[in-house]
Amino acid sequence: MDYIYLHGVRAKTLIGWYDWERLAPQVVELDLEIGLPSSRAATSDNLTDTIDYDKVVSTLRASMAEQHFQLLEALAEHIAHIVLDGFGAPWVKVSVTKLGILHEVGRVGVTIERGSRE
Ligand SMILES: Nc1nc2c(c(=O)[nH]1)N=C([C@H](O)[C@@H](O)CO)CN2
Repeated sequence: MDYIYLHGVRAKTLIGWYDWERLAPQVVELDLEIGLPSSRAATSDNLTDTIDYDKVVSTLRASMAEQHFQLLEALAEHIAHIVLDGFGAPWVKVSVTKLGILHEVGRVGVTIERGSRE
């Protein structure tokens, strides 16, 4: 399987378990590995034969600006469904990171994998 990856994607969203986290959007960082439905683009050299990572980023940012979740797990699940159902990827690995949310902890986050690599 061929993959595209997106590392260090910053996006704003309302996210958090606590009331104070729902007052204003936070910046979270996304890392994605996306399995491609075919390797056609490697030989065709045509963007329409692959998943356009530019569109993935803009779609995710637009959706995250409208949605709100309590847990990073639920946000990661939402992102995975957009990539699988909206872009036809067979497999995706999604990491969502909060930056500087805990005292003396640089980064906290979750990673999920959805779909099949078969
Ligand atoms: N497994 C998780 N643990 C926690 C989460 C989360 O999303 N997943 N979130 C919080 C709070 O929102 C935190 O970011 C601020 O204290 C706590 N634990």
